[in-house]
Amino acid sequence: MPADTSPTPATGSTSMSGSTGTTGTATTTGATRSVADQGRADLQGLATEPGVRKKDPIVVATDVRRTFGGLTAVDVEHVEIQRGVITALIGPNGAGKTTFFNLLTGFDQPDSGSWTFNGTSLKGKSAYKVARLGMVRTFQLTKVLSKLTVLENMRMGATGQRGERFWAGALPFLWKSQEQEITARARELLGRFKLDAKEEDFAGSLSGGQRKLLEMARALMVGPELVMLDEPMAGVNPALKQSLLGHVKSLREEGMSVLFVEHDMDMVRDISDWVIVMAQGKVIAEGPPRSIMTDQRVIDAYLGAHHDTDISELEQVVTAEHEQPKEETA
Ligand SMILES: Nc1ncnc2c1ncn2[C@@H]1O[C@H](COP(=O)(O)OP(=O)(O)OP(=O)(O)O)[C@@H](O)[C@H]1O
Repeated sequence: MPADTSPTPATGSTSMSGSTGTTGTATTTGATRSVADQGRADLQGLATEPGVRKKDPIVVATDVRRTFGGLTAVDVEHVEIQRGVITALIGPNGAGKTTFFNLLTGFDQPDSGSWTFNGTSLKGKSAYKVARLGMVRTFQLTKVLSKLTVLENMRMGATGQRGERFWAGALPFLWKSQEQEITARARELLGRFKLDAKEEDFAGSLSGGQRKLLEMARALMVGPELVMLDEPMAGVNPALKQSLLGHVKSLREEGMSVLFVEHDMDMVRDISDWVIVMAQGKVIAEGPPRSIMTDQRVIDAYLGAHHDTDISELEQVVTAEHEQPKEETA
């Protein structure tokens, strides 16, 4: 990844004392270690228990509950997301993963509970404010605006625009320079995601996979510290999957933290440093991908009553449950 195409650097890390900020590096005693390497090191030797405390969490949630009528969709006692790494959030259908995403990012409010981002409480904060703080998300079904061009969609991703403010509106030179900055940044990101040739196309004309790329690119417009991806692989053809995987990994290498919901176990195994498993609204297990795949609690959650089923069948069950019917070409 050329340095000049990097997104606005992640900042504000409590572990990045002496950080350059621009290269995702953290200076430790005498040596420079990438934020990703530090994050991975922080995960070493952790107990694989639900709610295990992380050395440097970017998100901490406690007693977060959300009910819909009589149904408890989310009932998370405690969970921490480690900074600098890629964390997968998995679980059977209806486990509460998307609802939990919505709660963390201000798209929904819980009945009770507290949660912080970089130590700041997000309680009552709108999705817009959460994004401005550096925590952005994408959606299971992309929310690109079909009737706007690709470039316009990107520009919509920028927040805190001076032109939005009353006082700045009266001073065109201020917002014009910012407009130019935003457009330049949008083009830089479109180039990185290989969508630059399509900047004038309507977003509605893009394939499912390209929309996923556009949504990820748009999320980077705010220079986030934590990127949350809801089923990034859903509806993406195999060729584009590789490209998406590469992009997600590069976010980590640039110092960002990533949390993603996914049913594609290949992706979970390939790129995640840590896996959190939800079932019936609760976190039931956590751990590195290899060990989580053979964790009896996880197998039980996926297989329900069929406790006698062979462990090796877990992936088949997960895959069969979430076969993607809507594959399309890029
Ligand atoms: N707005 C809502 N109104 C009523 N029930 C809801 C609402 N949103 C979610 N639920 C219910 O909450 C539970 C958790 O749903 P959620 O979509 O969070 O699960 P999930 O783990 O993301 O599932 P999937 O993997 O299928 O996307 C489900 O039983 C769902 O039907």
